[in-house]
Amino acid sequence: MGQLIDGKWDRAWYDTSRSGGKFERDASRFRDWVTRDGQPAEGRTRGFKAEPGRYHLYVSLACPWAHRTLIVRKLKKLEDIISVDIVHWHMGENGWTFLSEDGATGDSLFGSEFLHQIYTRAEPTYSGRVTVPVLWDKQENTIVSNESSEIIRMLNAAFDEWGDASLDLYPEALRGTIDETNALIYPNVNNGVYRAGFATKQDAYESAFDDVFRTLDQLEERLEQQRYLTGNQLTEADWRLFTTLVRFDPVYVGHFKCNRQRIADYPNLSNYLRDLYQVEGVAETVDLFHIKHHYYGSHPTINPTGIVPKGPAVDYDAPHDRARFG
Ligand SMILES: N[C@@H](CCC(=O)N[C@@H](CS)C(=O)NCC(=O)O)C(=O)O
Repeated sequence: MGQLIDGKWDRAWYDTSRSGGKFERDASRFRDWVTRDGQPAEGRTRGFKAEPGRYHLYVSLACPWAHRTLIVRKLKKLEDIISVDIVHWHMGENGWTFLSEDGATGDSLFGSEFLHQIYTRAEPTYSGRVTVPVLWDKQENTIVSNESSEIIRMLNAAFDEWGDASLDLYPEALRGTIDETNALIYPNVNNGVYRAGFATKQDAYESAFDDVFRTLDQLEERLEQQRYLTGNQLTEADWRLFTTLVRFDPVYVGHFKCNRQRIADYPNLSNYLRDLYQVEGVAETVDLFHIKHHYYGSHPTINPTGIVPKGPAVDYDAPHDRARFG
């Protein structure tokens, strides 16, 4: 763990000393948009035109935020249009690395050793965290975006000339409900598990823990009435929840101490999780080896021995009961 300060790598764990033991996630810094016509997105000055072969994703298979982008790339059938490199699961004192073992690909564009070199290639004096996912522009040699919630919107809309235009994960009619759902789930669940796991004071942990389970309880109720979060159509809100749910029992219950109950103990959420997992193409994006080894192996303040638990046994391929909604 560490970050870049004026383009130099600095090895330091998250500093929670100024926030009463609370983990506070920094906002992503690269916020440009790829658009169909190359016009800058609203409020931006630089434009990036959607073109096949021009863009590249750097992801970790362990990371729930990066995982969103892999799922949308897969569902929108953009695998031949947008290339991908996978970092190594271990995030140590140099941050994410391109060690090409265990299914990690290395950096196919530049042969870099570390992800932070991609950041300084884009901005030599960059200061901030070096996170995945990264959407890289091979033409302008720069980072377009390192914000997953925005990258998935670009993949959903900008590349329809080549991808599956019939699938819209952010349909006009549902935008209000999707935004509201995301606004509930992001702080309380997606980031809630991190706030619990990275807290360094008891009260910070407990308040995050309560947020996680209060919200999961609400979602469990919502999924009693309908197949997906916003009704009977799968949207980005579902995929954003999915990447947290699929990691929950294998990692967040133990490593992040979110152990009031498992997803397996929620009838609707667990069936819903399997329903989503079984959507064609999605299982291939889920790598429980990278997921478990990354978390348990990369956070020495939480798990100093780095031992990776053997369990639990999860079978996301088991039948689900969600087809009852039609
Ligand atoms: N808001 C970002 C968050 C990305 C993020 O925090 N990724 C984690 C991996 S799960 C990371 O790379 N962390 C490295 C660090 O914080 O140093 C997004 O959604 O894209």
